[in-house]
Amino acid sequence: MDLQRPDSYQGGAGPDFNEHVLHKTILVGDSGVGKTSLLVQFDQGKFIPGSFSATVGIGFTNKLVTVDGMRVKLQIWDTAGQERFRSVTHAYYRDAQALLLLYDITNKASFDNIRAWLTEIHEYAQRDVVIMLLGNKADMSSERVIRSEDGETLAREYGVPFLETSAKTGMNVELAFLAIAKELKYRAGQSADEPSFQIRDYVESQKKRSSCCSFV
Ligand SMILES: Nc1nc2c(ncn2[C@@H]2O[C@H](COP(=O)(O)OP(=O)(O)OP(=O)(O)O)[C@@H](O)[C@H]2O)c(=O)[nH]1
Repeated sequence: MDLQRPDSYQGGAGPDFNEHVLHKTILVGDSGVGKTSLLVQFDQGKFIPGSFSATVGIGFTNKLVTVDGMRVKLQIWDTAGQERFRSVTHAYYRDAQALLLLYDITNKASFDNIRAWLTEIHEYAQRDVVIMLLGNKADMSSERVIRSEDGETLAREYGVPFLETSAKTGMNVELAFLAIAKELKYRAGQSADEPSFQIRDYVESQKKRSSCCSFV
């Protein structure tokens, strides 16, 4: 997807969008891990199968989400994973409040590169940026090369929440963005009713809930 004209790539924003505090979130990870697909699934609830068209540069989607009865405005930036765009995307890290870092569970190199991505993030992003690790393409179980436990272990090492997602089926896509929105809302002091919120605990509790009750 060509995202060189960010203004043309807005979705989900109603007329009251400007009344809300803006929270900038960035999607990063190797080329082909599914960043654009994840965003399209979250924004439009669909998956467009077919030939892979790498993102050029960077673009954003505005999305108004409701958490705990309050509206939170996310501006989600989709970056190009290809190395040649790296210097462009670095410039956007600084303003980000949250970062979704993706690998592809069927691609070992994309998982091995997560440490390098985290080094870059620590170099260019704000110190207190919210980071979430996502193992995408969880629907491709027959081609899986990275076990879920490996994702969990890596995430624990860096103290970040972890989810496996599928941009194809929508599995955990909303949960990932809503957890980020909840954390950003909490940090902005908009959750007076919630004295302490821990995004990792929240994600773990939601994972347990969905696995316990998926047969219901
Ligand atoms: N089965 C399956 N395929 C996926 C999933 N997510 C993405 N894909 C496919 O993987 C390919 C790459 O997806 P993109 O969303 O373009 O990847 P990207 O990370 O945005 O790539 P860059 O723009 O180059 O950084 C496409 O063919 C998608 O259809 C998923 O969850 N499941």
